[in-house]
Amino acid sequence: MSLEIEQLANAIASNVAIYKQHLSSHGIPAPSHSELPPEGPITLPPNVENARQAALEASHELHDLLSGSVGHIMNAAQRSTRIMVLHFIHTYKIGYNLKWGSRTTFNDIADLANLDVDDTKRMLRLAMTEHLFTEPENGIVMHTAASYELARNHLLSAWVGITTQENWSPMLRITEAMGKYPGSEEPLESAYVLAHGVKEDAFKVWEKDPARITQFSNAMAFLHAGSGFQPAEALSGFAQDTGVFVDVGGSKGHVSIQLARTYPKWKFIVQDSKQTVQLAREEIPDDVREQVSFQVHDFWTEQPVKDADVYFFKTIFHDWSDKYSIKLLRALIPSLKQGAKVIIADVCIPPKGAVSQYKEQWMRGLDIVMKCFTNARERDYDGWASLFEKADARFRFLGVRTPLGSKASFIEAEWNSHVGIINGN
Ligand SMILES: C[S@@+](CC[C@H](N)C(=O)[O-])C[C@H]1O[C@@H](n2cnc3c(N)ncnc32)[C@H](O)[C@@H]1O
Repeated sequence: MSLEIEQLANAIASNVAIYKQHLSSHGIPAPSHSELPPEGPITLPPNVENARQAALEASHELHDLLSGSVGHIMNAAQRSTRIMVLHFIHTYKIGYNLKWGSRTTFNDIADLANLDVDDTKRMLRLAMTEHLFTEPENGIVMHTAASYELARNHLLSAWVGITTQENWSPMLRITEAMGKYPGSEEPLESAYVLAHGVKEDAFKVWEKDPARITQFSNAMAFLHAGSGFQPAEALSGFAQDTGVFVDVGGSKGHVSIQLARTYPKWKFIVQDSKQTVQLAREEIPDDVREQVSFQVHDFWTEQPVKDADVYFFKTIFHDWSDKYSIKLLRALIPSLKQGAKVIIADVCIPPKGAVSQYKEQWMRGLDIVMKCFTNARERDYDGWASLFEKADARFRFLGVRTPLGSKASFIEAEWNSHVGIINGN
């Protein structure tokens, strides 16, 4: 066992050295809680990114081993305090107006948020143990890199809002929901519905609440930006330089907008609900106005764009169980021309043991978050193949490709309207 922890420690040291060497040789400051964080993500060459990931994985494993079995369980149970402080900071927008390097006090923070000063101090001193805010002198509060990032980055803040306000309380009800509705595929039997006491799925609830739909679409834009997902890859297999691309449930069009810049002769139609389309039309950048249009469409109903080359769904199917995902695919059928492609961008869970537990934890977490949300799921290769097979024999499953560095895979199928004729049925 001690050899094991020594090996982990050595792996951390050697991989951190590779990472640090890259930063120093490119004049990039080493990560720090007390330095102003860079505006955008730092792009690392693959070998350096692999070293960073290896160090993270080894330090995660080392931490768990050093904690011991009892300590490990106690740490896990204690982890909910992290989400609690984020909920508090996000709800009261603590520090959102505090500039980098400026000082404030617990009193001022409490006054601004109409909170009790002792409650505020206790919660923020807990947050400080997570490197959110610092107290350089007794009673004085300043930003750390992380608390400042949350304050300045409204897309990150929206994602924290979704996590803490929408997804957290269902996590407390999922055990109950699984007991009450075993194996359910129904959104209205989800932990989300139990926790929020609603009578419709979350999308319908948010659609009637502008603040929540704005928060959700911003959170989607945040996840998109940080996922390593390269929209250009969606069309990389196409020889043709022109075509029609329908981005179903495409939110404010962040994928289509980027694609339009790479493929200037393609047309992009982004479909979503009324509120989201309204927001999208207000924000569309001038340079792609001619190429990217928005359309209100309920994806449970027949697809209105006929004969497109691609029907694209990014993180749509993981919102729905198989029963509803099959319905989504079937709604396309009346509009599909021979050879039309269905391209899904979503997680494809690798076989057990194919990736580190650290990476697997992220995907498994997402899988259960989706279960909490609408009784939906993340899928593995076979799960994706069988979805197309069950929807209609004329969908020819083409497989899954995962671009380097991307959390999402491309899951593709082609429409072959001749299948029934060839088989004589
Ligand atoms: C998880 S988000 C994915 C957004 C975007 N494709 C992305 O990856 O960032 C799901 C999207 O589906 C949209 N949506 C939900 N129900 C819908 C419906 N019945 N018809 C059309 N869009 C819907 C939501 O508004 C939201 O934009």
